[in-house]
Amino acid sequence: MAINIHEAIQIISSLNINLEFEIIPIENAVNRIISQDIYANQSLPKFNNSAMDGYAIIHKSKDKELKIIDTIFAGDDNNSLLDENSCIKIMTGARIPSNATAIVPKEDTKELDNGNIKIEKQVKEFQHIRFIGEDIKENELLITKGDEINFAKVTLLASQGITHIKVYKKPKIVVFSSGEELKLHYEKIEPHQIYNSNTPTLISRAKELGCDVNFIGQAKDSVESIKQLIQNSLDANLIITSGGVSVGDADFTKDAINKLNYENIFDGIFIKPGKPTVLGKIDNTYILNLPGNPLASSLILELFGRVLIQKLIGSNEIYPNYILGKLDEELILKKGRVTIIPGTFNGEYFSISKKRSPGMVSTLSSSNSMIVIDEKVEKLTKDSLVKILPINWKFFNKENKDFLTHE
Ligand SMILES: Nc1nc2c(c(=O)[nH]1)N[C@H]1C(S)=C(S)[C@@H](COP(=O)(O)OP(=O)(O)OC[C@H]3O[C@@H](n4cnc5c(N)ncnc54)[C@H](O)[C@@H]3O)O[C@H]1N2
Ligand code: MOO
Repeated sequence: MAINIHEAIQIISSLNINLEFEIIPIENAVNRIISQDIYANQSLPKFNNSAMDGYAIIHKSKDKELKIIDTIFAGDDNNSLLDENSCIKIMTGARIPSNATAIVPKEDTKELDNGNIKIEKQVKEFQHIRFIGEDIKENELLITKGDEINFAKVTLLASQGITHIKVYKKPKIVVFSSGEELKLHYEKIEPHQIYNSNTPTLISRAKELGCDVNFIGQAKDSVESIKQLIQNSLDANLIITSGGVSVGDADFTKDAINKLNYENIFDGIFIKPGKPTVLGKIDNTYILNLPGNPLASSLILELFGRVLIQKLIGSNEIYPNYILGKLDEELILKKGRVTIIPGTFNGEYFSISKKRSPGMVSTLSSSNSMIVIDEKVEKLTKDSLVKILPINWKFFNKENKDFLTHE
């Protein structure tokens, strides 16, 4: 029985998945999902320190002629104290004297002939002091289990002297296609045959999404061949196949999985394209059968497969998020079915892809996002606000846009 889109996301997001972890150096952890909470073992700044090269003073002495009694460099363990007539020369990052209540930048002072200094600008109490813990407080939660490690999380880890962290093991994904008409891109092709573009697509995308991916060959259109491939892949967390799931005479995937210890999770989603999408489980391996139509299979992977992959990589962010943008033209839809529409978002407008028949291969190479329209909607006018799901973008642009002026 086919289910609706909300049920599909609900079912996938509540799957109970056992994840394994490994311990790796932080240098190798970018794009991995951390499997532990990280608390600060020390405050940052670690001690009150100077934000400027200049002089540490007691604020109420700001109008006096001050004698330089010492110099403190960053890294010094200097315990000198100030009195009302003195200042201490200090460098950026150096620990300030414990009774200093302001730092005066060097350029705001004048050095007198007798070697003393006079302050020539206004001084606010506590100016240019970086206080202990104002950045990070000891014992504060810095990184949460399930967060993705990126350069900024590496900053946090390195700043705490953490060398290794626990991350979830990358999920093992196996990809194969069925369909006798399909040949791999490095194979000789006959006029009646086409290249298998889905398998390399799914392999690349699953890799981009943080999985360890294996290609295990191409099944012949026979129940036995598909069954064999699946049986050989049951050490994987997820098998992704495409094709062979609808009702054609040569669609054998369903028969093959039914011969194994197959537990159906859902069989079809009320969505266009991609209705014949099947999710099930054989032992501990999930099996996602995507439609053979290339655009349909990629869009379904983006909308539903990614929720499953986010779960398998151990992320605590599993639901699709969106960006609001305006539609650049009117959109007329068939009422009664949820529709995925690929297109391009330029930062302001979403342009619907003109080529969006489910069997096309060219669409996503010139799209960067998609919108999903509810079954009740028949028409969206130009400039309607739509919720845009990014597919893959770094969000740079060919044109140099003005990002300074705001309204
Ligand atoms: N009578 C019906 N026919 C179809 C229905 C239906 O409900 N009733 N559904 C249609 C829809 S929707 C889709 S989607 C497709 C799904 O079919 P399959 O998933 O079984 O896929 P195939 O029949 O094997 O192939 C469909 C199409 O995609 C091309 N294809 C398949 N695999 C690849 C690949 N690896 N690389 C590139 N292209 C691939 C294949 O050549 C076909 O053109 O069924 C409709 N029919
Ligand atoms: O739903 Mo099929 O996936 O239209 O092409």
